[in-house]
Amino acid sequence: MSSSEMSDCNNNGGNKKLFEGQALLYKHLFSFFTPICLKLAVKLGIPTIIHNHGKSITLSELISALHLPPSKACFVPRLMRFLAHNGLFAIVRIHHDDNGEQEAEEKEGYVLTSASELLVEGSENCLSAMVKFIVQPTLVDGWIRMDEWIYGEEVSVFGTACGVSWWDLVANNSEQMNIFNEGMASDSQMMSLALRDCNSVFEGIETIVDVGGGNGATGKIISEAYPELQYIVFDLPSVVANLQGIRNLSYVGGDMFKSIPEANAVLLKWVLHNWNDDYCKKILKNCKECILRKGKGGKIIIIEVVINEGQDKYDTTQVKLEFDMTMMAMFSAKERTEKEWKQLFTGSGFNNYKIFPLFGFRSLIELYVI
Ligand SMILES: C[S@@+](CC[C@H](N)C(=O)[O-])C[C@H]1O[C@@H](n2cnc3c(N)ncnc32)[C@H](O)[C@@H]1O
Ligand SMILES: C/C=C/c1ccc(O)c(OC)c1
Repeated sequence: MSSSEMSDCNNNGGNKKLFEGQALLYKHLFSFFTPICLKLAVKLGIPTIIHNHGKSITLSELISALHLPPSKACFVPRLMRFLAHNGLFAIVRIHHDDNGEQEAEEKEGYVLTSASELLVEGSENCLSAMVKFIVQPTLVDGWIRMDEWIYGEEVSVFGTACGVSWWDLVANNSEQMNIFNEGMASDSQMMSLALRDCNSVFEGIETIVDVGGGNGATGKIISEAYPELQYIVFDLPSVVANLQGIRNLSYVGGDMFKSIPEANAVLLKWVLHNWNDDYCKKILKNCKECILRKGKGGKIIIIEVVINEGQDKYDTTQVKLEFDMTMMAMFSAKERTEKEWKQLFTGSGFNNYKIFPLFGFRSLIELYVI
């Protein structure tokens, strides 16, 4: 039947809206397939294979590099089509002349995009550990319980799912601890290579304490770039227990809510967004005290999201709000707008701060202690 014969079915423009709504709804309902297929691609090593191939890779070249059973190899084109549709790989047309007398053949090849460039194993900016951390059953099992968490008193969805806070869960499960610390370290590695170039941030600082510095990914890079700097990585005893300092880098275990080793400067990267304002005030008070004990003033260097819906692009706001949902469900904590940061700082006894939008969706905030 031709479409013109269906005019009786086509006359109600209202259906257009109805079905657009349906498509939007289904798009969101299945949006979890993006991270799941992305993790599959990482597990298969596809970004690394494409990178090592050196030029665009055809599907048949990719399939032969993957060594999958034939009954599954046939699905690789559809996985790649889906990921390319989402900007995680790109398709280029390649011109093949190598079949001699026969007609030159046009083929498609896959290349990395700026997102999948970050998933090449062994490169200095590699976030594949973050993919393995975020897209894993323990976390997904937590997120999906937000509907139980919202009615209960638990701070974290992990309280609902596993009966503990996220930090307890990590402290008591060495496998989770490793997945988490490696994920965080991969982000820190990338951020620190950028931070290293900000000489003015470290100017005049003799001692810095990286509070919640994890396994020291930032510490290793910054302490090597600034050999005159004494760099202390401060984290929970369970995190730093087996870590050995070298040269100007040392590890100290403790609790930032109790006391922080004295220094001229404090680095707080991705720490304050894990805590609500009351906890943040305690952390900032202890940071201030740690700087004042050293004697001559200094600053707190904060690397965090600043939500700015009015000015940011859609995708930037999207990632900031996704982190906000994560912090809400994991810690009853939040990402903050500039107004909320300002309120937190003034409420903690600081009057002077400066925000530098240096690192994509995260900013560097300097909070001055005089
Ligand atoms: C989200 S991670 C950020 C790690 C690192 N700064 C980074 O950006 O990759 C937060 C860190 O805070 C640490 N932490 C949590 N509670 C703490 C406490 N009471 N005292 C010191 N560190 C703590 C965690 O162990 C974890 O390494
Ligand atoms: C999925 C979770 C990602 C994540 C990102 C930044 C953080 O500070 C964090 O704290 C536990 C978790």
